[in-house]
Amino acid sequence: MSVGHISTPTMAFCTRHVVRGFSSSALRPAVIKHVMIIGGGQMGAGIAQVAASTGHSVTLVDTSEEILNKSVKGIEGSLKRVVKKKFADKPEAGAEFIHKVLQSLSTSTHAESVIQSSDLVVEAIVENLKVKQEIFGRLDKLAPQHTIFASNTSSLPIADIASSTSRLDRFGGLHFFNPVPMMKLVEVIATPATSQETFDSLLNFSKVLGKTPVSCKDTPGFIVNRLLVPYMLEAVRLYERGHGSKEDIDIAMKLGAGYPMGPFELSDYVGLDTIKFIIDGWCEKDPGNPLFKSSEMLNKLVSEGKLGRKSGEGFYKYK
Ligand SMILES: CCCCCCCCCCCCC[C@H](O)CC(=O)SCCNC(=O)CCNC(=O)[C@H](O)C(C)(C)COP(=O)(O)OP(=O)(O)OC[C@H]1O[C@@H](n2cnc3c(N)ncnc32)[C@H](O)[C@@H]1OP(=O)(O)O
Ligand SMILES: NC(=O)c1ccc[n+]([C@@H]2O[C@H](COP(=O)([O-])OP(=O)(O)OC[C@H]3O[C@@H](n4cnc5c(N)ncnc54)[C@H](O)[C@@H]3O)[C@@H](O)[C@H]2O)c1
Repeated sequence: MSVGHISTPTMAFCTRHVVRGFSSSALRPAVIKHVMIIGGGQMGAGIAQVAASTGHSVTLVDTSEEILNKSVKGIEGSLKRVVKKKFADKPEAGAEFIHKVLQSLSTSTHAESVIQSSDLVVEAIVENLKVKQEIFGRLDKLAPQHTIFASNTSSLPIADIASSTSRLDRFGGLHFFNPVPMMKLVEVIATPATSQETFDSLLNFSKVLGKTPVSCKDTPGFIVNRLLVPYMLEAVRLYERGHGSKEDIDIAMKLGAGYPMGPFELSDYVGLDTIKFIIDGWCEKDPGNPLFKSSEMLNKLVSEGKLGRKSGEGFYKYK
């Protein structure tokens, strides 16, 4: 399906004299123009929006047209909010901006037919190692030499995901924050095998998106989640012990610590299914660590299909 016009794919750089995807004459980072985003959920749609808004040609991939239609509707809604501020006094320029962004965005349910023209693949699908490995392993066989692969995983080791491919030097992490159009940070993650050129390309790409990148090692939780997850888990344990209501804990952290959302509001915003994937994964890797012990309350909500804002109910109700 095409949302807008798909421009003719141009290679980011000449394939002649290419060593590991980089020009041998000068080992410089690749220019990223054509981006494939896999996963049209909260994160993938946000990344696609920001990439299309900053001069990239973007294809958003998901498993069904229905999901992709919903993603595009969400992007249109978010663009309207952005334009309301950015073009407050120039509504026509705002409408033109939205039109141009949507022209740069296409959707597809078939990643294989898009990969040939992709300089960068950003994966933002379900937080499951096997599923991520399967998709990257399949695309690796079809992708051009120069194509860089990146995962937006919250909690999985980038090296484990990359191990399903033969391009360990052209594989890194790009960890965006939710909501992507508003959050300025991107964690750029290098594994021991990520080449300097790949890392520089990912740093540069993040800057072109208007974000502030920070460099991270491929360690559990990178920087933000290594600090955020224990805080959030401690909040749910405090609540489970009956030492504070979720409402009071949220108010306390907003008014006492200056956070824009309390831990329960933020959990509902992130998605309780994603959070459960994160905790279960860490618990499996480090079963003796009390820090990552699973939460009965969280497990119950997920088993009832209460996944937070996206399902209409989580810790709170949204209907
Ligand atoms: C307790 C349970 C325990 C369980 C254990 C948990 C462990 C695991 C947790 C780890 C999860 C990791 C997830 C991931 O890897 C990392 C993350 O992404 S963490 C999440 C980071 N994000 C945040 O912390 C968000 C914090 N919230 C905010 O910054 C703000 O609340 C908000 C989202 C920007 C919204 O602001 P509000 O003021 O609340 O609401 P408004 O609706 O008024 O919006 C303000 C302003 O922003 C514009 N806006 C908001 N969203 C969008 C959007 N999507 N697109 C475009 N514009 C948007 C809006 O228009 C407003 O503009 P204005 O009117 O002010 O001009
Ligand atoms: N939610 C957050 O706050 C947040 C923040 C940063 C990073 N992340 C990470 O980003 C990733 C996505 O999270 P999300 O919140 O956007 O999830 P989500 O559930 O909103 O979206 C995931 C999307 O991936 C699609 N998908 C699943 N398998 C697929 C496949 N094989 N091919 C194509 N599409 C597929 C699903 O249909 C869905 O639309 C996860 O790895 C998560 O850990 C999430």
